[in-house]
Amino acid sequence: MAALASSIILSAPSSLKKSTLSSLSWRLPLNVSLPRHQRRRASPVFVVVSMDAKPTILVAEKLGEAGIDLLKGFANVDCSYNLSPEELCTKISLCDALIVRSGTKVSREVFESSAGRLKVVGRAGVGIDNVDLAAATEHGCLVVNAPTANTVAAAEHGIALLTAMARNVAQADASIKAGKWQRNKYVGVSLVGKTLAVMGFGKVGTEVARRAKGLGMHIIAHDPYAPADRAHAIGVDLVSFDEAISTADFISLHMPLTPSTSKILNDENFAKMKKGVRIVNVARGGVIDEDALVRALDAGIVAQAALDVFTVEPPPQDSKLVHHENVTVTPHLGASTMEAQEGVAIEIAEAVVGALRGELAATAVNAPMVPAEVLVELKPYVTLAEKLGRLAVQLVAGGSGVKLVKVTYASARAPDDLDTRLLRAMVTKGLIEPISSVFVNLVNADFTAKQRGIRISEERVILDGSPEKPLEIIQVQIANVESKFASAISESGEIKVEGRVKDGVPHLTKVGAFEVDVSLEGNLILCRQVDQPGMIGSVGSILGEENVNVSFMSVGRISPRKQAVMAIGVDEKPSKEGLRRIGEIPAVEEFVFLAL
Ligand SMILES: NC(=O)c1ccc[n+]([C@@H]2O[C@H](COP(=O)([O-])OP(=O)(O)OC[C@H]3O[C@@H](n4cnc5c(N)ncnc54)[C@H](O)[C@@H]3O)[C@@H](O)[C@H]2O)c1
Ligand SMILES: O=C(O)[C@H](O)COP(=O)(O)O
Repeated sequence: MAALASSIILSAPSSLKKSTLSSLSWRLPLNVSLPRHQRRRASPVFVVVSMDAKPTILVAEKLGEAGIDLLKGFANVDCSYNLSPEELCTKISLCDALIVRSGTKVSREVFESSAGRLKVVGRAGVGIDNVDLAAATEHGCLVVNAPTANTVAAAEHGIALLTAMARNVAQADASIKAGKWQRNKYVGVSLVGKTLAVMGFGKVGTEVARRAKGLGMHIIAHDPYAPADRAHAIGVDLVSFDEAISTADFISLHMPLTPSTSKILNDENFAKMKKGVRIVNVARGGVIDEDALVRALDAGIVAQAALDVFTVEPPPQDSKLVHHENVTVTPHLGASTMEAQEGVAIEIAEAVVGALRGELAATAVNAPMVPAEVLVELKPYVTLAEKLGRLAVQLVAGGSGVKLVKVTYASARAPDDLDTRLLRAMVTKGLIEPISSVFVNLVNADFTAKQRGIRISEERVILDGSPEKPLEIIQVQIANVESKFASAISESGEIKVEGRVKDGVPHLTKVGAFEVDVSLEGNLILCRQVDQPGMIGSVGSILGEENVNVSFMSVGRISPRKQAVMAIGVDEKPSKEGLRRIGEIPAVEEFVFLAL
């Protein structure tokens, strides 16, 4: 039997300066099948290995070779292009990850059909409007994109359309190929000195602005979320939506398609524009009401439009917009350069493989980011958070529904220097997984808790002292429940467990009002007894006879010879008979076995 540790009493946080409440959301661990040789590389915090087979990745749209090679080094890769929605739904139940571009609708049906196997959707590009993010999140599926590799290509295409439109390049080309020579018909307009309104001053919008400045244009931009100083730094003024559209000679669209940007250029807003305005769209077709644009073109409000994207792609053969003589079109080519496609393929392949390995994805779309360096620091606290959640919920007596949970973090760090989203997600995982068949990860933790009616609040306690460690204590409390181990109920009536990290190992340091110290590995026996000599020996010898290895043991007591709580870490679960014998030791008042 392992040596018994002596009782260690830790003092509670001595000086509480203030506490602040913060509300939250989350991140990811994955439950994927990894080949045995890859298991060692996977972070134990994030990957729960469930099968021996290599993961399968379905690539549903053409991806650069370098990306495919990268994927093949890790998984079975099924490149099946032009699948019908039904075929996609059939295939998906055999896939751990799916990679698409903008041409595949990843609908709720896809997630439902995957029956929980699909763990990552990789969008080889920026726009994720073709992926049902709510459904992905509800199914615990991480969505990652490749947000940077095609920025320059899209900006260059925007500039190409802008200049081609202003000089009627496409129309003149078609005319000359039709045997005509119409020099007077295709007189263009100059760009220099004209005002360009960049709508959406993100990555592509910024690059378009830079390039258009080089063409001598005056640039204004509208973006409710862009910082003004970033715009000023490149000589661009951020203005209101109305000012942008009403003063511009050219409007270039670079915002995502969201419910608030859908059909943002409509009859009402075309009416506010300068007569003869010219519009470029390399963002998403849906940000323009296309029927309204046809009307504005016919009315001469809009002189010309150059469009790379359409509400429905490909647009209907008889689309009035596409066939309008003042409209230049390309078939969603913004990202289609050799360089961008190679870059996007590598960017998405790395993101998907990383996510399948359980690494945190830097380009996660439906889960918060935790930078790698923060993660390294938080890792033992992440384990602590999950184990405290597991412990707390197993202390709840059957029949009491868990509804109100409070997680308290005591730290000397300032609130904005400690990202607790990951910790909260792991507490949620610990709380829910032992009592359900639901797989909880950072993507769906918030959703799952909400769905089960569990309200999780967070409190920060700011400690005095040096903020070297990210955290001193994590405390989990469950209110309005009965406990199967009455000593776990604190003076204020909640189940309360508290822990801290010591030498990189998570420890349980408090149960109810009792201070203990046991490392959270293996399983745990909590036992309340009358504090008297020989108790450790009595319990220890029963466990020894059962061949149960004790990893850690500590006793916390209120005062000598009164009640004490003994926390015993055990590698194996004692037999029913062994547990019965512990319960029958005369001084033992209550005890509970908890699987961690
Ligand atoms: N045609 C193509 O092949 C192609 C290629 C790349 C990107 N895109 C599209 O271009 C768009 C921009 O891509 P990005 O990489 O620059 O994205 P981004 O996220 O870097 O930038 C989008 C910007 O739009 C802003 N925005 C959000 N709502 C807005 C609103 N209501 N009004 C104004 N601005 C708003 C955001 O604050 C953000 O700054 C996306 O729709 C993307 O899908 C198309
Ligand atoms: O959002 C994007 O990244 C672009 O629209 C590119 O889409 P694509 O990958 O289908 O070319």
